[in-house]
Amino acid sequence: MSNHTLNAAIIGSTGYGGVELIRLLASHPYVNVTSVVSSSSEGTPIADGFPHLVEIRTDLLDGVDAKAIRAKADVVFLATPAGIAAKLTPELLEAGLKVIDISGDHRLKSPALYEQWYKKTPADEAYLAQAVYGLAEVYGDRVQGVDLISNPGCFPTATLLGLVPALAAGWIDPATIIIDAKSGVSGAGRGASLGTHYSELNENFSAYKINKHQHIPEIEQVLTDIAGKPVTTTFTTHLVPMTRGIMSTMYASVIGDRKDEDFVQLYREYYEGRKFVRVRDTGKWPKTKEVWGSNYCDIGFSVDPRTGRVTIVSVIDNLVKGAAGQAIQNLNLSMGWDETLGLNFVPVYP
Ligand SMILES: NC(=O)C1=CN([C@@H]2O[C@H](COP(=O)(O)OP(=O)(O)OC[C@H]3O[C@@H](n4cnc5c(N)ncnc54)[C@H](OP(=O)(O)O)[C@@H]3O)[C@@H](O)[C@H]2O)C=CC1
Ligand SMILES: CC(=O)N[C@@H](CCC(=O)OP(=O)(O)O)C(=O)O
Repeated sequence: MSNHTLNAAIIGSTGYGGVELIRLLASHPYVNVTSVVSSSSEGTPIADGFPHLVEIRTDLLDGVDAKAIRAKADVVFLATPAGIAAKLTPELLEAGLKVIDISGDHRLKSPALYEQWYKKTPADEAYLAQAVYGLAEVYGDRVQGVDLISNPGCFPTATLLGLVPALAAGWIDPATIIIDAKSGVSGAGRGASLGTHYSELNENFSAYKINKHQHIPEIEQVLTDIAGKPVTTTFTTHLVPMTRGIMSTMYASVIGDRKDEDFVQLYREYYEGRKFVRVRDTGKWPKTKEVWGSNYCDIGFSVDPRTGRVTIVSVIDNLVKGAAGQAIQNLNLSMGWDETLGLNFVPVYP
């Protein structure tokens, strides 16, 4: 157990994930953000672009230079677009930094799968093997002391926390799982695009990347690990005209005679002692606003005796539990600290 203070750098600090890391780490008792890094705005004050940080951060953005970052920091968060972490990680590790990658670059163990789904050059296989996938409530015990942590995707976090306990217990048939997921627009990052500008998004509701979403292999990788046999699934994402939040609604055939209350009990036992997963009482389903701005994942169930299927509803804030919050939770676990440090936020409501 180590309680010393850590200095942290954030590459991609001018994006939504990076700025959320700045917000959350400002309340962490053991972590100081000593370097905010930008590939395009080096030398300018970060508060120029983010006036909500005026007088909170008075520093200038640093450039992307592993040795210079190491001179200021012990740990670096990579909140960069796909393809960047794969390139930067070797030199950051070489410089002696602990690396927490929020992008998808180190999540898939197979480089061929990464290339197929992300259409980018994969990380070197040695780094993919070294990276520990930090789905905190499932694999958190593997993260302690690790130097390269791969933070799960936002949709996989909501989805897998909703499916893993039932799958691990053999209560659902993996071949029947269907996942219907919705995200707020901040999930697409800060860069403007046709699909995310106001008049395209407002009063609209659309499905996207059907059967082509890069989170499909990530979800299947974990379901396969938990089931102990290959699992494929249907996963459809939708864009909702709201800023934050993910809801993942999952359907599967139930094995055995199980009622709502059995699922509630099973999940409460699986997540016992883990503050950030809240299992709702029977007949109560979570809404995205009930986790907004927090690191919680809230889950509810309904078993339909007519169809023999269970419906599981799981919600997170994509920028917190789906990105920056879980990354900090993983840093806490990796340091042997209480996993809740710096993350004790009550959801913002209404
Ligand atoms: N938004 C979300 O809800 C989630 C996002 N993620 C993942 O986290 C990562 C960051 O996402 P998000 O913050 O939304 O994205 P943004 O597009 O908002 O930000 C990405 C940042 O990366 C920086 N960047 C771009 N190119 C480079 C480069 N070559 N070298 C270093 N930095 C670069 C940019 O800043 P600058 O030009 O200043 O360098 C930019 O601000 C992505 O991989 C995303 O898929 C994961 C989970 C959830
Ligand atoms: C709304 C929206 O567009 N969301 C993004 C989430 C991207 C993401 O989180 O990217 P990685 O996990 O792959 O790093 C998407 O669906 O692609």
